[in-house]
Amino acid sequence: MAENGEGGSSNSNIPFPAGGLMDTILATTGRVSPLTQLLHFLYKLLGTQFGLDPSMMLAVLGFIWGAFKIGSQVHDFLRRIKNSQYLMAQTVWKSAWEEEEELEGVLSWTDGGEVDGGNRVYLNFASHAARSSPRFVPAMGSTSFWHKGTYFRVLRKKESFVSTRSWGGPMKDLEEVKISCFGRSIDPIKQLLSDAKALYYNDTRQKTTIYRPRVKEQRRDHNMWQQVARRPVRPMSTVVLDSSEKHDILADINEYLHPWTPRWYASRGIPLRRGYLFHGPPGTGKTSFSFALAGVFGIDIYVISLQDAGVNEEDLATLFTKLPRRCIVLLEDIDTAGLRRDLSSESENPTEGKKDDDKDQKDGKNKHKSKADASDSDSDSEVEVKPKKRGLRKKDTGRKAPLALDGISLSGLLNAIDGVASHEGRVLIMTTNKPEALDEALIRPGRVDVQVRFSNASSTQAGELFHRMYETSRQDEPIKEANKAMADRLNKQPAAKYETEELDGITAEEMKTIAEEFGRRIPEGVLSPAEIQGFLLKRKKCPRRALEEVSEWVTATLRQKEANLKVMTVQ
Ligand SMILES: Nc1ncnc2c1ncn2[C@@H]1O[C@H](COP(=O)(O)OP(=O)(O)OP(=O)(O)O)[C@@H](O)[C@H]1O
Repeated sequence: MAENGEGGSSNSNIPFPAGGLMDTILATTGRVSPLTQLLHFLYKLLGTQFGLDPSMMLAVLGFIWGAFKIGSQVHDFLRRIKNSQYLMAQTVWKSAWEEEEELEGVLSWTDGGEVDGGNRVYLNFASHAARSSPRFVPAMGSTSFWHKGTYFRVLRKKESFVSTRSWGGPMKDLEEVKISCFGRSIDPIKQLLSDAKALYYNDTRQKTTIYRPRVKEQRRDHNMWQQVARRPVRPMSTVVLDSSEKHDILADINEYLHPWTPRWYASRGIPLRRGYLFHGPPGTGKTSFSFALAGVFGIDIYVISLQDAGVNEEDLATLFTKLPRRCIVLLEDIDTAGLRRDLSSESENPTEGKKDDDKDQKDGKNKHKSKADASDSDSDSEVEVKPKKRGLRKKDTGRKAPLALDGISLSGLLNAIDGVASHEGRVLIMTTNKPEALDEALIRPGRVDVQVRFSNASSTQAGELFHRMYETSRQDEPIKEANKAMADRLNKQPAAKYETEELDGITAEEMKTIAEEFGRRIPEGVLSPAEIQGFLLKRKKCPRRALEEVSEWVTATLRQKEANLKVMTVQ
């Protein structure tokens, strides 16, 4: 009787026993779902009316679908390989420190139109760029490459958009890079990124990266700073400074940068900041020491000059918020002469700044400002600006549109340094040639914790500078050798003036003695290390000649200083 039931009668009409299981499934599920009932009906129709095996058909359809999928993937793969041939070739402008490795093959020489009767040769860089090997970078669009056995696809996209903050403002570019690879795991991509990072840091480990504020038109919220250079680390030993002072500063910064320090500060409610003031005459090593510190601690350096026309108060505050966790911020030439006085928003005449001074006097931060400004007595005006660098701009008050000076006020600077916006953990170094012109508010403890005085060279320091100059030159003999070899090949003389004078004719002991004697001939604390370095650089391969000529140079330089002359008679 069962055969006469619903399921049984249907089964007897299907000529393909292979469909039994399918039939049972469809019949069972069909009771609950109308869709499956429809499928069941079609299934039976195909079998009974057209004599086709539905299971076979499913298998064939599945096969066609699979073949199509594989075909499209192979096509995609081949297209990527084809695309990966599209590269962008760039002539790379390398920094002075980067090009050294490949110089050998690309140097060319000239006799300078036979300046010396064609006897000497000079470097010529006219075809330097053309000869140096280009760098290939992925073109915009999609490119592919293999890395450690995995095939990666990179999609580079650049979009230009108008800045929403300033309607009608300049177009900005946003670049997007998408990296993909075959498979479900993202591990190969992680590995690729970590390899790229390792390579990058391997390259930068011995270098100090210098950032400056990006030019206004190219700034974006997340991109206020621009990398301007990556220099080889300046060894601390090359900065001549009292060694105990050097070590005190190093120890102080070391403690401040220690991972435990934030907790110590936090538990005492002290903001995690450390400020240094480097003051002293020009050319005494304030900047050099800051760079050497960045090298010692392996951190980047962010340089801001208050004289920079492209940085206003608002920018300054934002720049401070965009600093990394650990870095050195170098605020150059911080003397108050570079700061403007605040103007009343109602003032239409910049010379009416007096009103604001009164207001500023009430502000604790600014109470010493007028004193500091007064120290710069050159200007009668109440308003301090660097006219060439900073101009007048209209304030967006809408109503009267009064004029305000586009500069940085002392309070603006203080807000940036210790406002909420200020990034905690950075080392702030301010430098100045005129510490006496500084506002007390700017250098009070908490903003400036350590003051370091840089002085003109002592005799001992002059001796050290001398020794360092020539000892290092001796280690640089390969450069001289390469120069000589090239000139020999061309059967000419190298152009360097005193190339023939041999440094290796002087023993280490003798060099020390000459250096000490040189130091004795330099008067105490009168000449800056930069001046002495300049003198030595002109005799950089002839220590004996430097010793012979130093007394005459010192006399001439002192005379020139006394007469306040800018032109040197003896160099
Ligand atoms: N103490 C020093 N030790 C070694 N080199 C020095 C020292 N002081 C100056 N120099 C050399 O003199 C040049 C100028 O130095 P630097 O820029 O550091 O001086 P500065 O004090 O920052 O000057 P400024 O106040 O004009 O900015 C550099 O090339 C540097 O190598």
